Amino acid sequence: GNQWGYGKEDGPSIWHKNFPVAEGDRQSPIDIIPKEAPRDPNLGPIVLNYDQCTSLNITNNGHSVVVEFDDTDDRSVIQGGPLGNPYRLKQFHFHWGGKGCHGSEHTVEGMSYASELHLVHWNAVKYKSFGQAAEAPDGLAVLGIFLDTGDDHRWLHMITDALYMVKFKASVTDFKGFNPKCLLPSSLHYWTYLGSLTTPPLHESVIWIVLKEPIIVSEKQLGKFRTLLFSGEEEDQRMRMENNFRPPQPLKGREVRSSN
Ligand SMILES: COc1cccc(N2C=Cc3cc(S(N)(=O)=O)sc3S2(=O)=O)c1
Ligand SMILES: [Zn+2]
Repeated sequence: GNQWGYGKEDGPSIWHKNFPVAEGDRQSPIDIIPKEAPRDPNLGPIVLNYDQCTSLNITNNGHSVVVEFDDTDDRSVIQGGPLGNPYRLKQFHFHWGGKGCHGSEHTVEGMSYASELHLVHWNAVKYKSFGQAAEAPDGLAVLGIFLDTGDDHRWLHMITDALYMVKFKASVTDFKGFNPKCLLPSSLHYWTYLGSLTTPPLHESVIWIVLKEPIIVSEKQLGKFRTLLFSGEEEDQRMRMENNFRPPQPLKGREVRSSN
């Protein structure tokens, strides 16, 4: 497919050449301005049922590190909040910066966090496949969680300890029994708005739910993400995987709402 990346030659500022929707009306990420995101009393709490979740593997797809789930039934779903149906967990992945520079995708009043975790879910009630849902305006629900730096996160080591196995693009290894509930902050208060995938194909198919409270991870844990490579084992150019984030996109009149 179309080669894209985060460098000068293939990065976010030129994605529109192969993916014209990059200049669309509901692109993500965005800069969230809390005082311009009114509380909506109709927005109930989001409910996460991850207890029966079945992680399958962890892979380096050349853009991020991804943990994939068995989505053949409704074992792990997100529902409530702005969602009209339960959405099935498909995968989660991260975006991060370089040493000492921040790498979240959404920003809050211009402030970016060190990293951002995305839990990707799809509307299996309305659509027959993930691929079909990924192209529908209400097909996906992505839960965004900010990562800030501080003490070690007590469970993140389960992921960072596996990263050496997926150093190169297209590497994959078993990763069973991981429950992403351990990566949630204490509060599920959120902002929500209609947006898109933040990487090509940039489909405008995402109901975004961004948690207000970050989780805390250590610089050391984040540093392990930077030992991953964008490049494959056979490529001679070794390119460290870092700064794999898209900058905020124009709001174009969209409303951002806040949970109670
Ligand atoms: C046919 O559509 C497909 C098929 C297979 C995978 C994808 N995806 C590509 C990018 C992408 C970016 C996401 S982010 N950073 O906004 O959370 S989530 C996501 S994806 O849906 O996994 C789309
Ligand atoms: Zn993402």
